[in-house]
Amino acid sequence: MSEPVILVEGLSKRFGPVIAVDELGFSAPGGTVIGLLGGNGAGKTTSIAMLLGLLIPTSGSIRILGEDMLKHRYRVLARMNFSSPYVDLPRRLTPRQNLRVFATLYGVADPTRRIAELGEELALGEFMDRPCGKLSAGQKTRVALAKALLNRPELLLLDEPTASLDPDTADWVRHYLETFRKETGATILLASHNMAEVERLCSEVLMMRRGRVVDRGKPVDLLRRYGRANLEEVFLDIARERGHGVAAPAEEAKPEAG
Ligand SMILES: Nc1ncnc2c1ncn2[C@@H]1O[C@H](COP(=O)(O)OP(=O)(O)OP(=O)(O)O)[C@@H](O)[C@H]1O
Repeated sequence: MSEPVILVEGLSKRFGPVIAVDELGFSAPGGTVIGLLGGNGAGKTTSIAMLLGLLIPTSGSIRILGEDMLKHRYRVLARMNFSSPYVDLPRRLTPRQNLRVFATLYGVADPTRRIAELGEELALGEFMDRPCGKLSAGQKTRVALAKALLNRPELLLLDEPTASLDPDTADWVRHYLETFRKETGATILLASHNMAEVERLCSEVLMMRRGRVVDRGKPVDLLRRYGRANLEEVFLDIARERGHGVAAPAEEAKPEAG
């Protein structure tokens, strides 16, 4: 069997006394969508930053697309990409100019055509030539997504991809991501606070609390195990430490239907 696209083992990050990520381990086979869920400060963004090589782990290993990220990240960076609402694109440049700069950095063939393609697919037309600093939060999110797709990445790391989007646009972006994954076979790691989004897109979910993975599984299995109707309720059970980890309190109280 081929190596998973992401293979993380014993990954930890300390900031002084704070253990932001504590012994994280998971693998993502090609073409899957892995969801990273957790409350504020659970360690999601820190995990993504380590996967991108932006933060050096305190300990642990990360293999991406078969390469050791701590030793050879430049071999794979061109095959991956990310978007995050916490990373602003240069404010004075327009989306078109920003996308051109990143297309050059990623060595995209025929950048004019690729930018026009993404501009159309993500409906950026109206603000393509307005400085990024003047865009609304939702418009910036769409430009960030276009940047993330420029190089047709095999691995896409998305930190809150639908933050600040209105429900209609968010739904449209989810559909777009689903189509992108199906068409390209890309692997996606998604950190989100939106449970419906995670339930819809993810093949596996890692529930994080205070840097640790406290439960994991397919959305449908988590729902069954916690005896809940949706992931939001599972998340609240975990966040409030009701039956976290391997225990399945709701299942004991409420026998499985059918
Ligand atoms: N540079 C830093 N220095 C000190 N502590 C940090 C630093 N970066 C993150 N932390 C701490 O590490 C923990 C994990 O933060 P992180 O941003 O990864 O959480 P998160 O799950 O992405 O949260 P949110 O959902 O609020 O974005 C938090 O307690 C945070 O305060």
